[in-house]
Amino acid sequence: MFRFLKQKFFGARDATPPADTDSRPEPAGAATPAAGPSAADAVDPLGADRTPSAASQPAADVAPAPAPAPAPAPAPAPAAGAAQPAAPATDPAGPNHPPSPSAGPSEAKTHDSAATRQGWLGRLAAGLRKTGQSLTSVFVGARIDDALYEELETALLLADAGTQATAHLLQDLRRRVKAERAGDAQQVRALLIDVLADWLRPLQKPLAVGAHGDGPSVWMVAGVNGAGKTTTIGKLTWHLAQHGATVLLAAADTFRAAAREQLGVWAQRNGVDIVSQEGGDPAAVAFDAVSAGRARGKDVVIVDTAGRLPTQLHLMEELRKIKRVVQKADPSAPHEVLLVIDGNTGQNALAQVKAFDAALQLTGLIVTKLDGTAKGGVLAAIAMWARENHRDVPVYFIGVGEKLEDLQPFDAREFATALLG
Ligand SMILES: Nc1nc2c(ncn2[C@@H]2O[C@H](COP(=O)(O)OP(=O)(O)OP(=O)(O)O)[C@@H](O)[C@H]2O)c(=O)[nH]1
Repeated sequence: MFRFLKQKFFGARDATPPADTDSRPEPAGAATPAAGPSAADAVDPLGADRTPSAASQPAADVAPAPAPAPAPAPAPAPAAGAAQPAAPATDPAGPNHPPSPSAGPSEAKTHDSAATRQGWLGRLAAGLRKTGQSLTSVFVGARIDDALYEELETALLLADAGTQATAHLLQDLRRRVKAERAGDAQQVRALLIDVLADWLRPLQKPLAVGAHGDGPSVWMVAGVNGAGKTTTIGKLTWHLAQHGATVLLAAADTFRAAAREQLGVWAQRNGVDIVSQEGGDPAAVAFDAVSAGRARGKDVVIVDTAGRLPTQLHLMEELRKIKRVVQKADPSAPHEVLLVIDGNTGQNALAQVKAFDAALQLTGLIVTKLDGTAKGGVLAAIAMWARENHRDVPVYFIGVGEKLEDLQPFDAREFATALLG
């Protein structure tokens, strides 16, 4: 799931824990969030170690807050104006969000078990069914002839794989069919799984934690409105906590109270710190969060930003500013600039990748809502774009539902098999 490179993760456990293990130590905060945050991960009372006035300064380029005290206040009594919400009754992912991040220790322990993994593959296949159906139906009772390839071409284009990627995929498929002397349509289908898996493999990469010295890994998360940014951050936080990593969240959407509250709920449920500020400069919040993350020795700082369209130029400039200011707090940060895209939007998602990459130089993608869409082929189009433009922008995670376990690392072969298997 993640690639852990910090010294603290070595020894007792493998630096890169295998996905299918339940032998890892119990995470400090995540297993018992209902019992309240641990001292080390106490929910930030927002203001206990930062100065709101400093944070809210409309700084031209940087809003340096006083260095946060290394230890968080033991009793997080919410300060006036603090954005830390009291545990609200609503689920951060909406009323239909079945699992609770307050899942108990037993659920945490078994999360990555083989059975759970198997469950994920089932959900992946179910989630991708709409995209897969039109592709697999081509093979039913078909003969291996030009008509088959033409139908496949149509199905791939309808799945938003894009013209260039479709051409590459079919060319490779024809070559393999010939080389393997495939005799029936089901063999061709199996070969298409290989072709697609190979095509998508450059997008597959684990998300690293602790690759940059002693400070936290700083991840900045961007995307259009409603793509699933905050929910994804909540799920990532939960997964990180399951692996024993400490997290600090930054609610850099300073304008929408609901967005801050939503992130606050995830922070509270996962027992992690959050830096939040009503109004003011999002870049200042990000600066404070990175500073606090360093001072408190966190493993990961995740900066949630407000949704925006690439055509809203002033908001895109705001994102660039957040990135610049984060760099002032830690010259090596942000270590990841992640774009969350809604898989439902097909080719539009590709357009978002291009626009956000031009503005921010993305380092990775998270593709949500691949469930219930017929446009999951867009990953092939993204692979084409990355290849053509020599951009190393992996798809770190994909989401096929609203449950916590519906967000999982992208695996090219798993994806191709789920789609066409
Ligand atoms: N079906 C499905 N829904 C998802 C998935 N990921 C997120 N969602 C839902 O998408 C909706 C929007 O998610 P948010 O996390 O609020 O999106 P956001 O990008 O933070 O939104 P803004 O803050 O408005 O920009 C929520 O209802 C999520 O539960 C997914 O993989 N599948």
